[in-house]
Amino acid sequence: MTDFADRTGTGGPPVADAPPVADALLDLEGVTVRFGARPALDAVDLRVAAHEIVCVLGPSGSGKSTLLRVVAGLQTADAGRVLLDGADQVGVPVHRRGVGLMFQDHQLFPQRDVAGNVAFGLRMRGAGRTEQTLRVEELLELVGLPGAGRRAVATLSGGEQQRVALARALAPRPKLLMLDEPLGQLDRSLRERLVVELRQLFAQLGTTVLAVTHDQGEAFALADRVVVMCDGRIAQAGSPLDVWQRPASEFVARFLGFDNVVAATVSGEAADTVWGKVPVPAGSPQGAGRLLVRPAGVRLVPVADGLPCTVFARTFRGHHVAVQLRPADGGPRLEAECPLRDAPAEGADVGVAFAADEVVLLRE
Ligand SMILES: Nc1ncnc2c1ncn2[C@@H]1O[C@H](COP(=O)(O)OP(=O)(O)OP(=O)(O)O)[C@@H](O)[C@H]1O
Repeated sequence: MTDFADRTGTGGPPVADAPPVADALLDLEGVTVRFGARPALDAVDLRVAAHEIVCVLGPSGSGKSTLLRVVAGLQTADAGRVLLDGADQVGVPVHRRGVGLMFQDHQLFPQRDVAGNVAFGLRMRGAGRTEQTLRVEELLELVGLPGAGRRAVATLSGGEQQRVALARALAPRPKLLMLDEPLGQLDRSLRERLVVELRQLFAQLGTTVLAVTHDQGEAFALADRVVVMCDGRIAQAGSPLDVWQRPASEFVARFLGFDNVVAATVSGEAADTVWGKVPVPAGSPQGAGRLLVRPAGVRLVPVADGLPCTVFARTFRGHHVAVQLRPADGGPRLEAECPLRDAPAEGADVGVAFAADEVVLLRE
């Protein structure tokens, strides 16, 4: 019997690997970083095009920060190469790489005012006073803090400090801006607002961005391309839509919060599973493997017409209800996405039918 793993790219639903990036501004070739025996980065290849916004996602310890650090020159690679604008960065110190860095705790200088903070990189580069003053004004305008130059950092709100940190990172016109959990400490509504502003700002400036976040919502809202990391390797890279619609592996699916995953044997346009027959998209790879049904594809029907299940929990998610289902005959639990007014009560017995267009065959 053939595994899905052997058949990806042979006519089944496309697996969302990123297309090759032309004109890379940043190019990582087989970059490995080891701390002791275990690699924090394991032969990572990644290209970022000029003006592209790439967000790196992944669980804690998957290597996201190490990736940024190795590009910035704060960490030496044990193997592989980092190229910026085609130039190998081996031996190039941090301040000569032309990259801007903004970290989670923004690390503003508390003894300097806002202007003093924003001008920091310019001073280091030896810019004259007039240039500094003009650039600081321009940047504060850009990040929505016009005229705030003389304010003390301690008097700023978290969101305002974030904007100052951003202005400081952008001031020397870095060819690559790197953000590590840029909005990490802010509350959700402010983050949602700022992420939209950031995307607009980067588009306006044509900034190339490599950002790290553990927040999927943030990554999907900000990025042109997302990169999901697992144990120092890239598990999947692609457009937010591609990754969301077609997680390539069980790891990525579960990381994105999709838990309707089951062992399956595909034959024609249906798969045998412990949930019974599940329809699969035309052209799916045949044989044994793992299968995901996204919650939108778990349809509730009369008990007699589908897989008998009991509702054991419901979670309100704004525009829909996530209904947790326990199949009567065993097998993994299922989550269904239901419109608010159609959601069955806890304890209700329902039937489940599956929609082929929400079924994804996973690489193992
Ligand atoms: N200086 C170091 N010395 C030893 N091990 C390290 C060092 N820095 C990172 N590591 C290890 O390398 C691995 C990757 O760490 P890294 O900080 O890159 O992960 P991360 O994905 O950014 O995690 P988080 O989301 O928690 O910040 C982890 O196992 C971590 O413990």
